[in-house]
Amino acid sequence: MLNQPATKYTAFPPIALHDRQWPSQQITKPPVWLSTDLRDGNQALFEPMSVETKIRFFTRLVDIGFKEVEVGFPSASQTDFHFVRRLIDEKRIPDDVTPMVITQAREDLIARTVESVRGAKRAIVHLYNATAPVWRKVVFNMEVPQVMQLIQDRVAYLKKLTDAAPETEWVLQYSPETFSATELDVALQACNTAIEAWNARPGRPVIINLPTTVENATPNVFADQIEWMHRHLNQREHVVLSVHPHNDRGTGVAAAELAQMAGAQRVEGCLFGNGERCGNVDIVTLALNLYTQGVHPRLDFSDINAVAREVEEFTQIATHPRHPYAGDLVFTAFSGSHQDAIKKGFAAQKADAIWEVPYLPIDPADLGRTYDSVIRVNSQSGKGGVAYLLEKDHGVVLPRRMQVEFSAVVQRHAEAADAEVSSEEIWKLFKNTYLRAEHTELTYISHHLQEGPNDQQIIDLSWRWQGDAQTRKAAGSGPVEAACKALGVDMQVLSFEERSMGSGADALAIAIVEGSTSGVQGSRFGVGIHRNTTTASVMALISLARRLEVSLPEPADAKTN
Ligand SMILES: CC(=O)SCCNC(=O)CCNC(=O)[C@H](O)C(C)(C)COP(=O)(O)OP(=O)(O)OC[C@H]1O[C@@H](n2cnc3c(N)ncnc32)[C@H](O)[C@@H]1OP(=O)(O)O
Ligand SMILES: CC(C)C(=O)C(=O)O
Ligand SMILES: [Mg+2]
Repeated sequence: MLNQPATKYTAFPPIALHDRQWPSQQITKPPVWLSTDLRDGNQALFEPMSVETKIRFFTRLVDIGFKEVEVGFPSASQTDFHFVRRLIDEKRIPDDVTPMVITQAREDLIARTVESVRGAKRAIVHLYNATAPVWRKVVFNMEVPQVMQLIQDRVAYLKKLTDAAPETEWVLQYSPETFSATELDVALQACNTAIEAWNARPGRPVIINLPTTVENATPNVFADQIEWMHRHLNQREHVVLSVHPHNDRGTGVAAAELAQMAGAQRVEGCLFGNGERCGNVDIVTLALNLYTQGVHPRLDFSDINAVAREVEEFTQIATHPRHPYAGDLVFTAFSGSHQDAIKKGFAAQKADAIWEVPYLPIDPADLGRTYDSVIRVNSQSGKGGVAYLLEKDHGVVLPRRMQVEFSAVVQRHAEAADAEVSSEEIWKLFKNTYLRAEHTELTYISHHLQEGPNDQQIIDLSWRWQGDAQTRKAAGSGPVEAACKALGVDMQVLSFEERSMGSGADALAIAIVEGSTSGVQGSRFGVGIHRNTTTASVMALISLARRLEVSLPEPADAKTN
């Protein structure tokens, strides 16, 4: 039954490295980053990038802070060759940035590749050949000794060409392509052959780049492979140990991180994980993960949205809305308990303290993202999100029990609409629930207050009830009690609070009153908003009477117009 998915693949064998050290290591500094957006990323696009696009992308990569950029496969395409030449001839490469060009291990291609970077201050030539058994057998039809001979000959050829152009500082990068599927002793032999043929020594460093060309095991296996190579490579002190993870199993980031713990000093990848098949490792995620461990990545993603939009334009590939750090939805919370915790976290977070906001591993502001999109509301949301948006967008701070009451209103609306509810819609619902004035049975018209005997306040209150305007006078210890008596309703005021909405001359007062009436379980809330604080509180009382659906007595002593 070898055609069954559960039986047609073989498990990747574990690496015999019983004294492995990497599990207890920590990443304490950023690796050397190499962007291969313009090579591995580019070769994986429907439409490879034009020279102009590559120039814009290169400029962006330099701005982000990359010091090494794989600029192309110049022997494979005229576009790449011209692009590399333009970078050099037009002096677009800053002194502290090194271009890298890749080539197969073939003489004609190596010669053309060296030609492409002639005149550069410093250049890395990246030579590769696949070393895994299937490739040796199927692609090259070579035994191991022949593979070693190929490496020896082609590195020596590259050395000869580059020795003849001493105006450039040349660096060899050798990759045993398909490293992670190669027997470790064969991979080691291949790398040591390249190291020796290049004559690595002080001032003549070599980069040994170990790829998961196809990710085929759990990332701990890759870490074991890297630690093993790190321990066994010749001339280790003159070797920069690099990794180039792909993401076939979705663990490219984990593989790169564990590999650094195992001794890798350099990481190759693409922005937002573009690249062959499931992509190269995502350098944005790797870099920003470092921040959350207290390490500066030495790459600038402080305006992540701008970078994402530009890369989308260059690659014509959209960023997934849940892509770590950059996706549209990663700084949003829909579910109620998350919203509640985030709201409390923001309130408790001090500006210069260690970041401790629940559910948010990083401060959105560090990526140039704002809190605006942090909280969104749908039918899974609770009171926290609704309260947060009302406070943030309208300066309305709801008392806790009112948050429960109003979030039920929002939830009913979200369920009926079967959609997210915007902050604007929440505000409309709030006004409709508590402030609707135009089409209701009971509305405030005006009032007049005056001092009465014994510190009493006497109110002349006018309202409209079932279409008729009515006025009644009553006295109370304050305007709320006086207004309550004037209305003549069966209603107990349980709590009252007033705050200002906004500041300065335009500030409004918002009064929130909680009350109950016989026949209605629990309490309800009423709201009044007005420039005048007393008017706001009287309006809140009328709003409460409306919300409790109290019936007003026939006005025996009211003047009816
Ligand atoms: C994992 C990676 O991402 S590796 C980078 C892969 N990127 C690319 O291949 C993109 C650009 N490539 C190309 O345009 C072409 O493949 C070229 C120009 C490099 C070569 O083109 P061609 O000469 O037509 O060869 P072709 O594309 O068919 O490649 C297969 C040949 O290359 C050989 N080959 C493959 N890799 C290597 C290597 N690293 N070193 C030497 N030879 C190699 C194969 O054995 C095969 O040779 P054969 O025709 O004698 O059997
Ligand atoms: C050429 C190499 C490094 C490569 O891109 C890979 O193996 O994925
Ligand atoms: Mg690759």
